[in-house]
Amino acid sequence: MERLSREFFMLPLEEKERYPMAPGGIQGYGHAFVFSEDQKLDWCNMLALGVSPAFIRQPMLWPTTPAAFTDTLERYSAEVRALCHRLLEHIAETLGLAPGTFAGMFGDAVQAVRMNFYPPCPRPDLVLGLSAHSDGSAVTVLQQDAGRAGLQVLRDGAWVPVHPVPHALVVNLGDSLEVLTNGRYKSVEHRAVTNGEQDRLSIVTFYAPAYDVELGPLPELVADGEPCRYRRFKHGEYSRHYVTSKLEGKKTLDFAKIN
Ligand SMILES: O=C(O)CCC(=O)C(=O)O
Ligand SMILES: [Fe+2]
Repeated sequence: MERLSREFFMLPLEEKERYPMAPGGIQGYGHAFVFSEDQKLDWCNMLALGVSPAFIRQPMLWPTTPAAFTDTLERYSAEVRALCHRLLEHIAETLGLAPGTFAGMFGDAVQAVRMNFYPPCPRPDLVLGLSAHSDGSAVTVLQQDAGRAGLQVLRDGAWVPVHPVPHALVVNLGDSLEVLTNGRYKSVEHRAVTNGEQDRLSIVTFYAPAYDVELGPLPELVADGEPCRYRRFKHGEYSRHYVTSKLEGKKTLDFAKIN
């Protein structure tokens, strides 16, 4: 998948623009989270694709070159989906819940993939690869080039690099899981920095409940006397809010917070 994604990004621009991300759109090749003419853009080209359920797919945006791209993405996504299931089972267990709790409530879960390609940047001090944000997903599975650092997570107020480990995946928790667990698990704030010499590729799968699933803290996870920290809303509402907001740390989660 990594090789084919790189091959895609190496295609001439005209070729990649056959799969354009529409202004305000979230799928296709281009720049997501662009809301104004004078906004400073992140130093990143993206190919974002809805994978499942079938109705979120936009087959016209799935590249036909390289030829093996679609089949490989299909197989890759099936494996990552199985991994997300397993992760959520284990996460449920850590919370004292039955392993199938999340699978049961997520319905026909939403799975989307984003390939981020960061070209070498002449002034890494001036621009970010991807601005600080948390993912809206429940869990995110991220694959990055061996030897090419760029991802950083915010821990205790400081940015900590996540060094790529060969053949290892990074798992990030997203906002949906923070809401469902009433904040016992926190979504991680992260960003990508640019690099003066090397380009970098990341392949990121977002796994989240179906859009019509109502999110809110699971009653089992709100202890007696503990405040309910997030309100109830449909995941689709949050998703719309998320994709129409600037990437600005964990600000999008204010949508859900009860103050
Ligand atoms: O490139 C990275 O490591 C970060 C990507 C990311 O956070 C995202 O696509 O949501
Ligand atoms: Fe992210």
